[in-house]
Amino acid sequence: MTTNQLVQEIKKKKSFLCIGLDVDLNKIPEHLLQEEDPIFAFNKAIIDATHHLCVAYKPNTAFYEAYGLKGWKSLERTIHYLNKNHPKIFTIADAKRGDIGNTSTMYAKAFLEDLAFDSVTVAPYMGKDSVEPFLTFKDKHTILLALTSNQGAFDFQTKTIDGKELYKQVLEISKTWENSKNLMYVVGATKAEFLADIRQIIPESFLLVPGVGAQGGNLQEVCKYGMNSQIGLLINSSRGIIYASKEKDFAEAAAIKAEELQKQMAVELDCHSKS
Ligand SMILES: O=c1ccn([C@@H]2O[C@H](COP(=O)(O)O)[C@@H](O)[C@H]2O)c(=O)[nH]1
Repeated sequence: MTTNQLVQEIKKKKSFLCIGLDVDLNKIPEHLLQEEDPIFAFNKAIIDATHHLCVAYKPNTAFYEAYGLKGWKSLERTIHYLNKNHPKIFTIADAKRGDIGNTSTMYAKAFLEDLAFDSVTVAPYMGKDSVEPFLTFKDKHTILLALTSNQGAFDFQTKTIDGKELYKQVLEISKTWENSKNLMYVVGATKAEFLADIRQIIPESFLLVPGVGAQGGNLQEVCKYGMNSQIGLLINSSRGIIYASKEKDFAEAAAIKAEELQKQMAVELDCHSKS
């Protein structure tokens, strides 16, 4: 999917919501555990109930890898279901990969070719040659961790090295890499006060912003400092949506939570178009 197509979908749906599909078998309704593939059954019900309210889905691969081969099969079924039934929805494999170039090429093939996600999250720590293999795929996107939502982001990412914070160096240096037009960046919603500085460095890029909902990030603050002329934001909520209920009504309850966020986003988009 191209960035332009993503922007069109955001405008059409009045939403820049990304729903995180982080399926934990201990948290899903008990009746689903009788299904042959409980994870896929859960995801399918959530997708069927929420696809009109969001523009992206983000399975975090840890929640699938934790269940071995069965989990990987559930991930494969989920992405196939999305690509077949909702090809205009942007898909993110939140896998946080990155290794020496030769190995990164294989990670990129796994997520962007074999599973056919639109994008994959990548850690920048190993540098240019570990990220560039992901950037070679046409109309696919590499979402680089810039400033993450967790407390540990202050351990390294905000430390000043050679007169500049590390996360700013990640943003600046990554812009010089080959095919950098295929880059997006992760910035935590809990770090909204950093967004004005971030937008000085990468005014045009899309940001994946996790941390609204369970982690307490504020949607309005993120929009105030992070929105650009092409919207430029995908705001993710996982637990706050998919675990709204553990009963038979779980999918409807998820849709209600998703709609609450979508309505706030519609207001932000409306204000933005008038400004
Ligand atoms: O900085 C980051 C990067 C990734 N994540 C991931 O996003 C979701 C957030 O889930 P919630 O349940 O809405 O808190 C999850 O998959 C994280 O691993 C992040 O939170 N922060």
